[in-house]
Amino acid sequence: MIEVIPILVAVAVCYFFYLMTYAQSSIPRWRTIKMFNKLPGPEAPFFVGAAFELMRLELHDILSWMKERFDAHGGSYALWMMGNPIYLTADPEVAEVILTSTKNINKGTDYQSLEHWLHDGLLLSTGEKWKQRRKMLTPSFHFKILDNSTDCMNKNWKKVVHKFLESKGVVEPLPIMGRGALDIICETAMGTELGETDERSKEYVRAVKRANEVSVVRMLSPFMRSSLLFSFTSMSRQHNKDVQILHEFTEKVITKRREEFEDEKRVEASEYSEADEKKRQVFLDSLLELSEKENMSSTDIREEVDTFMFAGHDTTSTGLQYLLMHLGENPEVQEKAYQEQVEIFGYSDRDVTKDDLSKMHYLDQVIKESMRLHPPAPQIARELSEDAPLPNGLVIPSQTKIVLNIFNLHRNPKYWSDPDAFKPERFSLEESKNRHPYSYIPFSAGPRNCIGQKFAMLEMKIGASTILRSCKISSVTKSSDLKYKMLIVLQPSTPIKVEISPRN
Ligand code: HEM
Repeated sequence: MIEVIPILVAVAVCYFFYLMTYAQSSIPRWRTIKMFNKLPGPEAPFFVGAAFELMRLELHDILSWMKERFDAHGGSYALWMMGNPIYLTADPEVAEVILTSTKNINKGTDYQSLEHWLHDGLLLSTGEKWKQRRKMLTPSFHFKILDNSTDCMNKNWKKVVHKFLESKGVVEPLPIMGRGALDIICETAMGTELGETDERSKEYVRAVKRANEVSVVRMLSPFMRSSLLFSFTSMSRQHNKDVQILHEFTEKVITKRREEFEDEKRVEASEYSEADEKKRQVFLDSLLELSEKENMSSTDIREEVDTFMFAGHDTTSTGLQYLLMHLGENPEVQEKAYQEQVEIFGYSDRDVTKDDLSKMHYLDQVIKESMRLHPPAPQIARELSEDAPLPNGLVIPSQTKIVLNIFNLHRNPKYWSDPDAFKPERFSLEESKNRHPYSYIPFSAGPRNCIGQKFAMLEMKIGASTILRSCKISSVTKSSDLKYKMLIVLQPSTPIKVEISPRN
């Protein structure tokens, strides 16, 4: 009897710990456990699974840890992690089943650590709330914003080029482009221009970076997942300060725009000039309008502003930093992309128009190939609310958490020959024709795909065209030396550097 006591105590401690850590996820039913245990995966102890193994890894070792297991198990595998059944996949066939489902749209507990900051905004919300918000926000975001954003994007990418050239030589492009992308989202979506030396913007960008890191540390560590245990750490205290910085920043943006919005409403319709009308068409105005019609509270508005500000600036600047690295490493690709620009613009530094964009076929391929190798959002997650039958006959039971690793899916050797090589021609019409539609999903796919996809491609193309026409890029960082921090947004462990010289 005495020998059994420590075991019972250990089980009780584990269970208590489990409840504290995963309070928001459902405890797997017996049916789930039985079905899940039939799925192929690496040997690991039941319940605890790979939790302790993962905890010992550095952030930059996680992608290769996953890859080894994808390679060994044909692209997907099942794994327990502290009582959570997790199915990890880099297989387009599985991605198609998961992403096309209109039922399996829940993000699950992996995103829990972003809640303090983004609350129930579009990225994190689920069920009816998400459906209603997505329906409400799609038209206001897509059509109005795209029409009015090219001028602002041109202006801000020219500023970025100016800063690159001023730096004379080797630059770390991310902070400069991150600021450019923040200016673009603030101006186009929120109607707010940030001052050039605005200290709050710098603080905001730094706080976004730290919040991103905290969320992944918490995602991976069973101890840090528990809000209670996390609250005792110094990281939690810094995180609270960061969230305050992030919220104060967006609240200022909202207050400023709300005042202008109220002023504009007071002006008689007949007094509007065309310029006023154009100025009015920003995403935040639509939110403020909707807040009156749909009874949205100020927290409802702020959670969407926080979501769009985060999702809308970090991803595009991160995508562009990898693009510059690839252009620097592949001078023949850079020259071909530059010559396409010369054909469209001559040697002019005029603004990019929508008509110009439709002629940038090669640049489009280069951007796509860069996002294949370096998808800014490297991984997404779901928690199944219904079983997912796979084409190979296996069934992933409801309650399973899906980790869809876009980074490894984009390099899956079954779908991409020479997967680690940078070859933009893969995206020519001819070569793309017979490719599996879910083998390339940087913006995810299906009902919960990226709402800002068109905006992001527009911004990246204008940015790349502006930079290419004025700057020659050589690589300092070698892509083969890169290690990555597996964050919500894919960041290298050490900053990417390129050398910039003027074209003329
Ligand atoms: C290169 C740039 C971008 C990439 C690679 C990207 C990627 C993604 C991905 C993969 C998702 C799905 C996330 C998931 O299922 O968990 C997503 C969702 C989302 N993205 Fe983007 N994104 C980019 C730019 C943008 C921009 C510019 C905006 C807004 C201005 C934006 C707003 C959003 C929002 C609000 C969602 C949540 C959609 C929903 O759940 O209904 N993204 N993005």
